[in-house]
Amino acid sequence: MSRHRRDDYSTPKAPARRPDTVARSENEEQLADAVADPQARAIVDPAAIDPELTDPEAVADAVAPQRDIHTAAGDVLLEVSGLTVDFGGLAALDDVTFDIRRGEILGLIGPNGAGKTTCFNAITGVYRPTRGRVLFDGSPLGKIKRHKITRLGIARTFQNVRLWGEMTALENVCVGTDARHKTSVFGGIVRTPRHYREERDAVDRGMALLEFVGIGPHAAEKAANLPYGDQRRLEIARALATEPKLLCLDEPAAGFNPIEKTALMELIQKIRDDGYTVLLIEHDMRLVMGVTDRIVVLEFGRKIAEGSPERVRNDPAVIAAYLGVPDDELA
Ligand SMILES: Nc1ncnc2c1ncn2[C@@H]1O[C@H](COP(=O)(O)OP(=O)(O)OP(=O)(O)O)[C@@H](O)[C@H]1O
Repeated sequence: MSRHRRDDYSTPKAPARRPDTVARSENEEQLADAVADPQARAIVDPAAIDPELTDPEAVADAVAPQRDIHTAAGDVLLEVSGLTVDFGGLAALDDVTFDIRRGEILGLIGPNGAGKTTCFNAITGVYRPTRGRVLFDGSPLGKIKRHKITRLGIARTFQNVRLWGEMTALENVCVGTDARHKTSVFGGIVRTPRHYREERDAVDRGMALLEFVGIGPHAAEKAANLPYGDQRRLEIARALATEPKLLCLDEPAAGFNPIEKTALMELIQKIRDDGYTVLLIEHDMRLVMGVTDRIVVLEFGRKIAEGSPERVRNDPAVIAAYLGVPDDELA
């Protein structure tokens, strides 16, 4: 079975047709009014902003038009080798080696304190590794600053939701698109045509992304007023707005009920099916086993197993590491 909905990776798709200029400016006015109204509640109709947003294919195209989807799935995208992170005398991560291939969902699991978040932080530039190397798309990440890592194509969400609560959902996502803007600081100050164009495109893409993650009708609501599950979806939309080649999700199902978890599994699969590569830290074993292609298991900072969900589930070292963990979490 193909991992990707599209099988024509060598042929770029034609850009989605735009509505005419008059309709577009009316739509933009409607959106501006909606976004400016702090009392607004679910009043944005995505189809009114852009009729193409009713078409899932068009939404998928609009979500990341710059994304490089022409490389065959299966090549190594991220290579972690001998990664070690010491905190004083403690090796939070000890000589860990694994890779992530394009188009796959890789799970990173392990008991509390195993080093999962430290690994994320070392990959995304929050921590400098003590030893070892991270190669992303052929480039070493060792001394690269965080915002440059985002520009290279790695985006992440956090264990605890981090949104701008006073900003609307759409504004939160538009901030994510800034990572891809080319306008200089000068261009932003004097508001060059390119600056206006990028702002307009950011709104279009922001709306498409909110639709993509399933919260389009809440575009004009303040992030802080969204239900928790929608806030988590919004975080994912904001990360996708940076057009990442690799999306790192840190415990995205934390605090979710079973129905929300199932919906999240579907969203993660949809993200992968659209051509993204996903690194997933998650404690919920049903979710991890149900959604990942491969799993890397850490314990006390070391890698103790790696393989398909089936293989990892039956690995004696993994079973031993999880001894004492309730059976339903390992189901
Ligand atoms: N900034 C830090 N300073 C000192 N020790 C740290 C720091 N960050 C993590 N640690 C320690 O490193 C070890 C690994 O922590 P980490 O948060 O990476 O584990 P984890 O697998 O993500 O755990 P959890 O599932 O509980 O989130 C733990 O012993 C933790 O206390």
